Amino acid sequence: MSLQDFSAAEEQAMRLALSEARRGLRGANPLVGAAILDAGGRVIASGYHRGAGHPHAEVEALATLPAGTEPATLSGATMVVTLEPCNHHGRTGPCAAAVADAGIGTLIYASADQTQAAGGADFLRQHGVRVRSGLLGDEALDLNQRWFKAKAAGRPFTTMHVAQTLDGLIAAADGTSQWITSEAARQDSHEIRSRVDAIIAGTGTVFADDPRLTARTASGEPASNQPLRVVMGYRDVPEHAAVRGDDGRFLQVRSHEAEAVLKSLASRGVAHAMIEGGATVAGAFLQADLVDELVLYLAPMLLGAGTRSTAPLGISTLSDAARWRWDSTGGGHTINLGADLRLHLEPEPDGTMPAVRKGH
Ligand SMILES: NC(=O)C1=CN([C@@H]2O[C@H](COP(=O)(O)OP(=O)(O)OC[C@H]3O[C@@H](n4cnc5c(N)ncnc54)[C@H](OP(=O)(O)O)[C@@H]3O)[C@@H](O)[C@H]2O)C=CC1
Ligand SMILES: Nc1c(N[C@@H]2O[C@H](COP(=O)(O)O)[C@@H](O)[C@H]2O)[nH]c(=O)[nH]c1=O
Repeated sequence: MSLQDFSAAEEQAMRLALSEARRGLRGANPLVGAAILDAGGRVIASGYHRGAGHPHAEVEALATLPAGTEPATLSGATMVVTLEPCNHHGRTGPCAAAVADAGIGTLIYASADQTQAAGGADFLRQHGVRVRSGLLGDEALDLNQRWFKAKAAGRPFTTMHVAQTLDGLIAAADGTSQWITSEAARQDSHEIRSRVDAIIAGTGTVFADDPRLTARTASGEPASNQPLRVVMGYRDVPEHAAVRGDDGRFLQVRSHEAEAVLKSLASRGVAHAMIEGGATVAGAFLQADLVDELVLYLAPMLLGAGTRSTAPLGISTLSDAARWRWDSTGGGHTINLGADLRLHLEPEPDGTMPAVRKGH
């Protein structure tokens, strides 16, 4: 379907749904937003998916309907959603059923769900809901381009964390690195740690820093969700290393291949992994184009010499530069955190996005 197949009100509502989606946090789940229009084309509700484990956008939008909305209003209403409603029981129930049960008359989705959660459109049609698709489909695919790519490869979505100086260094010449970034920035890193399923560091970082790699609250207490602590490299992680912990959530992957590490994590059910570093490990993931999201903390500090944030990437000329773009989702592309800036980016699309599957 083309834009002409949709009303101006429907298009406007889908733009609202896309901006709602951008409020969410990237990770195990795609960013999704939804809005509900009454029969007159006025937006009466909207919502977005906050991230894995939270209600889906459709359910959030239904929850914001004005109290006492009549069933007759919903049968004449249209829900627009940026992704085909899911049809499976994941961490939450199927959205297709929630939409049908609510009595929504028409549903328009932007991009098709190509995962195991697909089938929502067919379910809705079977339950008497009119379904159309493709409205702003390219924008919706673009919003989750890296998530779709990770899903298609059967690997976890990855977030790379870097805490660096103005001159791009993550440790001083003598190896000291604690701390480059401020308390506020480090607390933000701990918030990411608490949301991911796994955190990956190299043996070099283990030997240099003896890190714990746990997620901790501002008061230093363990966060309620702890990632699997993954060390990548061949050298034995010492018995007394802090990263081993005593909760059994430690894994060493004896490999230098970023893809092999992610495959091994996927087989353990890891859907979102954070790449902590150091420079060698960061380089391995970047060179293999296996970083979906970059969170870069920039401290107003110069060292001049030390460890660069990434090992060489095999790029020798400017035209081969890896291109990134600012990511304004999840709070924005630039945030002040204490004395530091937090920059949020994602790789430029490589032009191999799947085409939008059109509706029937
Ligand atoms: N500021 C920040 O954000 C951070 C800073 N750091 C700093 O980074 C420094 C450590 O960086 P670095 O020395 O690069 O260590 P890394 O943590 O990247 O580990 C590198 C080691 O891991 C193994 N390894 C894993 N993957 C590969 C690969 N693809 N190619 C080659 N070797 C691989 C090798 O050891 P093996 O022989 O065992 O296989 C290698 O020596 C420390 O000073 C630390 O403080 C670290 C993390 C974050
Ligand atoms: N130096 C540096 C970071 N370094 C990272 O933090 C690890 C220590 O983790 P933990 O032992 O759990 O506190 C260390 O090994 C390295 O991976 N992180 C940051 O947010 N800012 C910083 O300035």
